[in-house]
Amino acid sequence: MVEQQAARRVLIITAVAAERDAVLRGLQGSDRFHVIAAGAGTAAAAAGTAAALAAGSYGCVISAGIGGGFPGVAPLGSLVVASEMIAADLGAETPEGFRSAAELGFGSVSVPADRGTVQAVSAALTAAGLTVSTGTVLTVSTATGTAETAAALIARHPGAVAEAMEGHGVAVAAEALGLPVLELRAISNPVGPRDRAAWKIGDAMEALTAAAAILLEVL
Ligand SMILES: O=C(O)c1cccc(C(=O)CC[C@H]2O[C@@H](n3cnc4c(=O)[nH]cnc43)[C@H](O)[C@@H]2O)c1
Repeated sequence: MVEQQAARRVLIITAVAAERDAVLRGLQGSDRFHVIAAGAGTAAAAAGTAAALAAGSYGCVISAGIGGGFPGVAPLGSLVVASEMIAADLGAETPEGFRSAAELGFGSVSVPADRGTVQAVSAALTAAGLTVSTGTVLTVSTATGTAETAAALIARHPGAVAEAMEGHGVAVAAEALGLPVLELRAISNPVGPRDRAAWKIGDAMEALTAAAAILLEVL
């Protein structure tokens, strides 16, 4: 019975408090969900996830927050559910161009999301009338700020729909314990030339709240 309850508990990791609060608004006080703002970047995300998993029992882990959407794939205000989380800038520059840590023989840079949960969450979000894309979400240490970098990323990862800064870190920590992991992003800005004034953070936060309300029903 205790194990059954633990299996239904969901850990959600965001970067900043505003994202955590947007998720909490959608969850309407449910005590099955534990939402933590662990900080920006993969190190903070992985450490925060590992600490939470050491302190409690969960059946599923989600990296959630706002993110950049690749133009033509994930529009502003829409949602993205990752099929895999890739550490897109973990590697080395070489005279022949960027080589990933995997290509250099240092292990995988990708963690797959739990396929069944991705399908169930994507279907439920779509059924609720929300705009959803499913595909690879890239984890980067430096947010893309030029068209050249965006083009290079999409050339290396043709299935990419969005980028953010934490998903791979959360996923590595969850994978270490064999737990299913997801990444959910609400799109605040396009991946490309930086124009901070044009970011639609309010719209993205509203989409994140709407998505969290659906998680409550589907997980
Ligand atoms: O300025 C604000 O009001 C504000 C409110 C909430 C969140 C923020 C953030 O800057 C969150 C940082 C978080 O956002 C992700 N993110 C969003 N867009 C991108 C992107 O184009 N490339 C990479 N990361 C992006 C990322 O996960 C950051 O941790 C500001």
